[in-house]
Amino acid sequence: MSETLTIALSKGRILKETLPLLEKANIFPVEDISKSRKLIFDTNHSHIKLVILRATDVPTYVEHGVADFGVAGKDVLMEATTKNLYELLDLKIAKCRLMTAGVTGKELPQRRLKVASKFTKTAKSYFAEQGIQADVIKLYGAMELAPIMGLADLIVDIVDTGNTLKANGLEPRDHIADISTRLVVNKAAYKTKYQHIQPILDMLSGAVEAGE
Ligand SMILES: Nc1ncnc2c1ncn2[C@@H]1O[C@H](COP(=O)(O)OP(=O)(O)OP(=O)(O)O)[C@@H](O)[C@H]1O
Ligand SMILES: O=P(O)(O)OC[C@H]1O[C@H](OP(=O)(O)OP(=O)(O)O)[C@H](O)[C@@H]1O
Repeated sequence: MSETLTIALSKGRILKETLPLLEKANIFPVEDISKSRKLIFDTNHSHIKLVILRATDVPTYVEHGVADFGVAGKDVLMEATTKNLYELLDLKIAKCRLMTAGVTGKELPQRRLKVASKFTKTAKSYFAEQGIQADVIKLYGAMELAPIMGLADLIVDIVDTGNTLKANGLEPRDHIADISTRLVVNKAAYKTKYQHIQPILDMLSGAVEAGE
């Protein structure tokens, strides 16, 4: 098999959970990713390469076809404006929820709401769907601070155990979406490299099922 296939992986929490899944699918990087400053890795399959990216960049690399596959959280995919992707498989890792949250016990004001989030596109469409007037403020991290400091009435953020919210005097309010990590593929590559893509998809589906 000569055609190279590149899989773009999200670094951080998702990477830690993706590598064991790839191993179950018999795909191993030839060196220890956690001990290397490199961003591109060969694997035990000469035609499969892994690239390690900031999660938000994964859809871009796949959309442009420089990576054939991408592994990214549903939160990141919902927020991306990229097209030309098929979401092929739920990898069922890094599970969490996207929720609104506010100061514990504090009622919302009777005016247009201020909402802070890293997920501005998703937040805007959620409040629009609910028919709630809201201005959405873009933040890049530490969203829990926004309601405490009076920057926003609500945040839209990832919740898993709820510990981060609790530790900051916040409570979860409305559920927006269940989040897990997904495998996406470039639409054109799916057609032109189907024969090479399908076996990888089968290996990964098997690994996901084995983990259930
Ligand atoms: N507490 C959590 N439990 C489970 N999954 C989570 C949790 N927090 C985030 N995730 C999932 O993991 C993804 C990446 O999380 P991680 O914390 O590694 O990156 P980040 O620090 O948010 O990313 P970046 O630094 O690129 O902004 C999220 O997009 C989401 O899909
Ligand atoms: O409900 P919990 O179990 O507390 O998890 C939720 C927290 O997890 C994530 O942060 P993470 O630990 O990845 O830190 P970061 O976003 O600052 O990188 C997310 O941004 C929340 O703050």
